[in-house]
Amino acid sequence: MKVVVALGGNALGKTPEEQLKLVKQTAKSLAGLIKAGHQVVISHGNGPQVGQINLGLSYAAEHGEGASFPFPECGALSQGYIGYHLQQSLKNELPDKDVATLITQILVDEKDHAFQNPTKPIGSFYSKEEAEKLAAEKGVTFKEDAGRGYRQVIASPLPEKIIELNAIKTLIENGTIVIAGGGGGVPVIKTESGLKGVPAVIDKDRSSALLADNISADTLIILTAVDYVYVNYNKPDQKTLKDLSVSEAKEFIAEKQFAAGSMLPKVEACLSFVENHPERKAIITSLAGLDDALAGKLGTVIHN
Ligand SMILES: Nc1ncnc2c1ncn2[C@@H]1O[C@H](COP(=O)(O)OP(=O)(O)O)[C@@H](O)[C@H]1O
Ligand SMILES: NC(=O)OP(=O)(O)O
Repeated sequence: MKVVVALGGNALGKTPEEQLKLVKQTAKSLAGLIKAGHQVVISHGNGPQVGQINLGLSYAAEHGEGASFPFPECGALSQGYIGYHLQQSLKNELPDKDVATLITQILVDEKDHAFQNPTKPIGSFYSKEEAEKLAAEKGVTFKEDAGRGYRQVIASPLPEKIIELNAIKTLIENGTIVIAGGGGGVPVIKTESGLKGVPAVIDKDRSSALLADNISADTLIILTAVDYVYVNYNKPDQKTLKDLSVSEAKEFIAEKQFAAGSMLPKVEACLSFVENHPERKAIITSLAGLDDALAGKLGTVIHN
């Protein structure tokens, strides 16, 4: 089996210590997959992390410590930070294997309407009052995020092409465990003078689905902070979705059952991967639930 496993940014905790602990746990499950002979490519989100990096470096710049960093550079920094934890944890589990994190750029369309409609939550969660204060101070937009509080939102254009795809394929073919597409990839556009980073954060679930399709994977696994996808989420009549066909998922999307900016892009990414591909499947579950999901005991399975 060739699998792309995407670790969610919010699911990676709030501090380097917490993130490393969570990554170590997940690395054990990923190592089990690899030891069983499956080819595994890993990607990850960066919402909280890229926001923290950008805010921290902006604060430093405001206090005379260097210059503030644009979002493409913050995205690249997050790929190194999270990639380092994944690379080290997997190497500790699989000392005889080569593990490599690839700084990944992903082409987007500069005319994407996403640049006029910021939807991607980044950074920490704030109260409504805190968000309104920060929005006024910094001139940025905040939106409510899946009932968890308010977060800054940034443009999230659709991923069109993975610039380093051939390098990823070469590493896979050589038996290297690849960490790629981190944070959805650094968003770049084509200009007359070449590639250029743009201030955006691509949704890693959509990038992971593109990567899975590009490398002809048969399974896409999206790991987040919930064991299943639900309808009537967080309501008294919440219902667990264990098995979802494309048509059923589209009906629930039409009913707005999945929060925009959080679960909706996950379900849409899975649909883009499995639709018209009966040989493929996608699973959405929690980081801690990976082993049980692989055993068919947990997680929402999405199929054509
Ligand atoms: N219908 C739903 N079913 C399950 N979770 C949902 C649903 N709608 C919103 N969510 C929220 O979406 C979150 C996953 O989105 P997000 O935090 O952006 O993912 P990531 O782990 O990739 O950062 C879940 O942890 C949950 O809080
Ligand atoms: N870039 C991205 O999708 O990050 P999250 O998984 O944290 O949303």
